[in-house]
Amino acid sequence: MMGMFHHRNLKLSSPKFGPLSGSSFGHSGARGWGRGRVNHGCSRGLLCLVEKNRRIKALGKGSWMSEESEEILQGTIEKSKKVIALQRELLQKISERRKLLHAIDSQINSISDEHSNESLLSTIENQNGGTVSSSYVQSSEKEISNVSSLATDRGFDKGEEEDDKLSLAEKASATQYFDELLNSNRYETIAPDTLPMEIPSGTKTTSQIIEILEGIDESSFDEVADKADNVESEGEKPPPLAGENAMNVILAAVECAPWSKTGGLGDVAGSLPKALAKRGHRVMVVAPRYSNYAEAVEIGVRKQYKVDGQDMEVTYFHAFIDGVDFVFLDSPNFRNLQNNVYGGNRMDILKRMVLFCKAAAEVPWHVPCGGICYGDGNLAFIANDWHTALLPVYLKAYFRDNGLMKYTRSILVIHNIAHQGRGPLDEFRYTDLPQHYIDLFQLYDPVGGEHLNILAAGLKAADRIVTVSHGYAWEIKTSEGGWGLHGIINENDWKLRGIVNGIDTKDWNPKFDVHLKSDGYTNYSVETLQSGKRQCKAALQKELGFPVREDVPLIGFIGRLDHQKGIDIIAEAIPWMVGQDMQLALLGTGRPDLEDMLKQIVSQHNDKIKGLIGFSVKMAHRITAGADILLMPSRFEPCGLNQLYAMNYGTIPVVHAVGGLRDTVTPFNPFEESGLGWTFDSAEPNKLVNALGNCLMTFKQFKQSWEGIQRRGMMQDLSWDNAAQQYEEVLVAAKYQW
Ligand SMILES: Nc1ncnc2c1ncn2[C@@H]1O[C@H](COP(=O)(O)OP(=O)(O)O[C@H]2O[C@H](CO)[C@@H](O)[C@H](O)[C@H]2O)[C@@H](O)[C@H]1O
Repeated sequence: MMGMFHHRNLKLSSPKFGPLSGSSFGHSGARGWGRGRVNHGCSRGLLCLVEKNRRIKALGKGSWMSEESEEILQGTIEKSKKVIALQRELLQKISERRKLLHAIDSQINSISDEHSNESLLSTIENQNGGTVSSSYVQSSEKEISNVSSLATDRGFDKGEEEDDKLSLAEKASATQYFDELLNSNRYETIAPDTLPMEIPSGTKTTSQIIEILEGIDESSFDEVADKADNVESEGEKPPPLAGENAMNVILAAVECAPWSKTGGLGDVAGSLPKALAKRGHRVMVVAPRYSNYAEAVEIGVRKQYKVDGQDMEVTYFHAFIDGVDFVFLDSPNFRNLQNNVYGGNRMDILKRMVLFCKAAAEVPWHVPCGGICYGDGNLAFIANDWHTALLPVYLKAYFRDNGLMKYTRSILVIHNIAHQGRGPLDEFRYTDLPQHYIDLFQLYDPVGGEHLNILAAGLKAADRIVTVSHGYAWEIKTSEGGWGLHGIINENDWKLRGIVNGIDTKDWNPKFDVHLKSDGYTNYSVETLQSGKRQCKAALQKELGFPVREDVPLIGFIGRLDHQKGIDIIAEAIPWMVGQDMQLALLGTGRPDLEDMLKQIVSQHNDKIKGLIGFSVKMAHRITAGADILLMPSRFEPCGLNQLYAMNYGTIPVVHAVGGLRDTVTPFNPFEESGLGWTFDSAEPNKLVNALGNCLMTFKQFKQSWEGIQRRGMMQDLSWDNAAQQYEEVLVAAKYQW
């Protein structure tokens, strides 16, 4: 194990340089809309255009229409599209604010439940000058201070008079946001004074404009706003609020679902921030922009960073979704890597990471979100894996060492310590750091010899380290699990914490899963588990070309095809498996030799085994829903998300008890009717066979026990709320650490 220092799609321990990337860095270009100037020659700006358009429409698009009118119409439509985008963003913000108010309300309600409705209401009403019930203040001072500090932070306050201020503040901030966008050079032809300044009436006015131009009526916008509310109303209880612990948080990652994803890192970057935002933190995700993302709008800021002596320009795109600012960094270095995030040779990758980390470190100063930059006070970065491990180092070397960003903290999350960004020492020069910083990077071990280790430097420079389960936090301190970094991990044990990942309960929820809405699949919940799962299983069997049989156990595997995930262990167990009455569906992509192995297995046992080589989010969801059992014989697994998804879908995991798999899958105990799946204690085919054998027997002979395991799995709270609270504790610990 120690000999294999793999990196995602590259081995930095190898002295050989890989082939040149071959990526053309083709310029995908900025969005076309909003760039062309329309010379409408009218001081009334957009309304004038609307008026013209209305006239044109009224007369019909006859042959009388001049080229100029055509051009104006086109320009108008382009403008209106921008307004729609802005409108959507505003509605989203309004809806988020509403949710936050709702959360504050529920917190107030829960306090009042404990301390009698009357006393709390009078307490809150009296905060504008009346007498405060002293008994209440004494008994629940903390809760009140939490609620009020958050309310103030967000521009909300209590009392009727203050409510007025709130809406003014809200309106002002929305107006400012609108102004900010409209005044940027992308909107130079729209006069700001023609745009809505008040949220409710503004919504109407703009809706009317849009209605004329696009045939979209106002209800569509209400729909957008309601949609976000619905998610909450469909049974999701808002988590407790961070209150006085609310911080500005910037999570930097090189993949972020749904825009870019090769594995679990993408899932975490796409969902943890939303859970932190739900608690009241101001949260941004920074990720590279690998292709055009429909939701993200260019904000018009340009910055240059030196990479290997060359100036590289970075532009910024922004989207506000589910309470989170998603900021995508655009540069020729990142373009066209949508399906090859870790593609290119070692130098290409290193340069990309240097550029990304340099730019990400300055995002809080350069990128106004909702009109206001995050700033560097009360701020913490969350970096992820070796790709962003330079971020804590840059924060220290460029800023903190020079008396800047003194109140900014960094947390480095280890999703997989096997990937470290190793290379020859002379590559240090690409990092653009003062020479004495080489000490952080320099590492010797018997396998890699003297080398440059980016993850090692990040671990030393970060204020806190998190890894994605308790089990893995222990394992990385051992020589077997630390992949050469166990010494550094042990030295920094005081700042290490294990936090088990959560899951996105919107995307990975059998009740709402969009991939189960067609082709014979169906959404289901714990109440409709048996019928729903039966239908999904039949649909999956049909889609994969298996005989449609309810009584045969359908086993799934989803994962990267590499040493970690143990697909070769499954391969060794195949002779036994095909002797059973079972069906096996394998989905994965990765190492070419393992892909070939998978193809061979499938061709030999096509009646019982189907294999899908490639990356398909849809099929990952469908296998998770349609299979009875999910197999995860991972040699090591920092957390593992697939077993969590499986349990949420009533699919029973059979896993090697390691890392996060051991933390999350408690073994089935038939005497107590407890547990969530089957585990085996070492990554060997005979152990897998033993555990899977017991599982298959239970499936066939003990239906009640089976259903019990399914239900227990589905009824767990696997959401990010728990994890977000623990991340918050780490953020706060970092904040007060000097
Ligand atoms: N071929 C395919 N097609 C479609 N989807 C596919 C796929 N192969 C994998 N996936 C998806 O990618 C994700 C994989 O997540 P994991 O947590 O299992 O693994 P990964 O090893 O990438 O992540 C690392 O980081 C995460 C996050 O911290 C840790 O849980 C984990 O232990 C650690 O190794 C899942 O959403 C899965 O459905």
